[in-house]
Amino acid sequence: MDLKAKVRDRRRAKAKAKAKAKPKPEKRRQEDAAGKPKKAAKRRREDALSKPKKTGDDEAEAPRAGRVVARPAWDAGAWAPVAVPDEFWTGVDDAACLSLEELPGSSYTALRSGQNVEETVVEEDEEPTPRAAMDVTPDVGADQIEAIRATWCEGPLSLRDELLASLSRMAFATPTPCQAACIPKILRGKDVVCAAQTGSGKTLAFALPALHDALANSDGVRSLVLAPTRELARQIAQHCVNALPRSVDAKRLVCCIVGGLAEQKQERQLALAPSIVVATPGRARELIEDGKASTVAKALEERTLRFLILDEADRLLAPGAFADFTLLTKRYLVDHAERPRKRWQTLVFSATLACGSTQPRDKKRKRQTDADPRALLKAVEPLRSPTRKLEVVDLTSSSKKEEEDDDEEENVALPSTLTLEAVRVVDAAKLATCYALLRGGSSKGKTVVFTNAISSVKTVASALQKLQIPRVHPLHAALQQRQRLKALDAFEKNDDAVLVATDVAARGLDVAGVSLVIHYDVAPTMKLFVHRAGRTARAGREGRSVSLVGPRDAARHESIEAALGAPFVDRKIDARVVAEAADRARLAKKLADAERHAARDRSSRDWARRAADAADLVLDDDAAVEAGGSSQRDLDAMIEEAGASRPQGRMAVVNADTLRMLAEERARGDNCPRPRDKKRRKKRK
Ligand SMILES: Nc1ncnc2c1ncn2[C@@H]1O[C@H](COP(=O)(O)OP(=O)(O)OP(=O)(O)O)[C@@H](O)[C@H]1O
Repeated sequence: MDLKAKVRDRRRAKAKAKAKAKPKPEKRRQEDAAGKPKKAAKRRREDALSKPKKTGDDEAEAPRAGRVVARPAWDAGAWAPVAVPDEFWTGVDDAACLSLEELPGSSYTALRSGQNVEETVVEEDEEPTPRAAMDVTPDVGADQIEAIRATWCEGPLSLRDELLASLSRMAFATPTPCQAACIPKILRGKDVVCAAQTGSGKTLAFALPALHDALANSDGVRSLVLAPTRELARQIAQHCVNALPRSVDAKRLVCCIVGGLAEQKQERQLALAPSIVVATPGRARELIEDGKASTVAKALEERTLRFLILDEADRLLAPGAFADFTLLTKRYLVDHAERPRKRWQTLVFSATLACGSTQPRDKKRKRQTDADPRALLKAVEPLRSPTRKLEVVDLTSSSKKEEEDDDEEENVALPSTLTLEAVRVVDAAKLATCYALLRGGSSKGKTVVFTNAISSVKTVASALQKLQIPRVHPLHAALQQRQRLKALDAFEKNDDAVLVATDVAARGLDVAGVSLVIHYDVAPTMKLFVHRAGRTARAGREGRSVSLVGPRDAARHESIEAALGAPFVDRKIDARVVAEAADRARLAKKLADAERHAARDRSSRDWARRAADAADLVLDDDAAVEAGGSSQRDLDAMIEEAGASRPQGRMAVVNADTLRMLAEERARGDNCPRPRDKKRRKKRK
């Protein structure tokens, strides 16, 4: 029997055991009371296997093996399986009990209330084995290790040989200034707040000490790294893995937990207490609070964590930006009476972090604003141990100027190899100018085009594709995680690829070979401009940033220019090239807009159908047209009717709004009276 078959058998046995042991979900218990649980389960299973159902995924019109549609949020616990291969049902006596994660290599669509349809990829995975203490032989010769030690290490404070060997293998002969400044301080046990320009190697500045610690200790989670985006978290984990010796099983040491990917694999990895956990705040909080990341919770609660690391810290710490981060902080990262004092080192990194004093610069200004950089330093304080010394490493170019210039809001850093250019355009000519820049061929390599809105990403990417620019990939937060990863992969693999993105790609993304950044829309803030532009000119390489400044962007552009104190070179694009492209660009944009609107209408209709299907209702298209503007009273009546008649069978509803309301109503729970009911009850009293 091959390994796959063995794994499948084991999973089936597990599923069987789980199905027997699992407490019955709410719905099943109700059916039990009615005395016909088996019948209901059988019917569900038969329905699932015989009826073709839509999955919510455009490419999957017909039911496919391994695809499962979830019940809407109000039908808690009842996952409705669709066309799952027969073999998975063997020995499982109730379809509703089969956990989705029992289907490796498949994907499912979770239908949430509202229009949020999120796809989660369940990855194929081997059974992990527990982590043992590391005994690793460096993979390069002793003389190479000594050469690296001489440039990377200060006196007796040395990174482990295995890591020095990896640095030699990666040809990182000398540390970057940021690494040279931070690593010895971290090895000495200091807290570090570091501001250094984009592409200056901040990731390894914190990752190497964390790996140094991980290779020496095998007792639980030692480092928790938090990053604001999923892509960045994955990249940090990848940088850690790259810096490990090849002989080490990196999966046992480094674990990445981010949303949009299957929880089960992440849970299994976390159960092994990997040394370094890289996470986005949302998934970290979710798993910790659900008790699925007990190893992380333990390290936080018992204060055995060695490093708490915040990358792109100004984003994480910005007030109100990450509710999950704030909740994590309140619950686990600050001291409470019943919890011992924290012992970890707090490491805080960003390219746009101000490191001045925490006193208000302007005495007249009483309240510190969100933009005030010293508020961020203050925000770090509760995360630190009061007894540990804080070292501030500020390598930003404007830090020296700061004392002279009181109006300067933040410290920023631009690589010296970055050329800043601006092209003045009218809004109608932006696409043609962008096209001319991409076609101009003056810069070989990859290009990132930044816009300020998801809708613009969709339009610009689609229009550029229609204009025959090869390998254009859109990236924004409304894409499913699988599509986001696919877009990034394709962008990384092709030397001349174009990524059209929102700010989801602005921070931290390190893709080799990006030679041009086009600001299709001027960034809303100077900080964001710095992060966007920083996707090029990384690690000492040359790069260009070109801002397309329309009349509406002019004021913002000028304030960015003033804040940076770095004059942009005014660039002229050959008017003939733009004029030639203008007509085609206009047409391409019109087409792209029309397609986008059509897709939106289609998806709204599809959503209504899926929701109706999942709720066991029939969507009446004709009625939907007629009842476009149903009154609140009509809708309420329909919801009441739907609630009452749902168990008996199917009914007609009029439009997507009704369904949406119905979804909200159900999500609030059957026992929760609606405001109207409350009023009535009050009147009766
Ligand atoms: N010592 C080194 N020598 C040469 N290259 C290095 C060195 N350290 C890191 N790099 C490379 O530099 C690139 C940028 O590093 P990294 O992504 O850590 O930058 P960063 O400062 O975090 O940037 P950002 O602020 O945009 O997040 C990476 O490709 C990394 O492999």
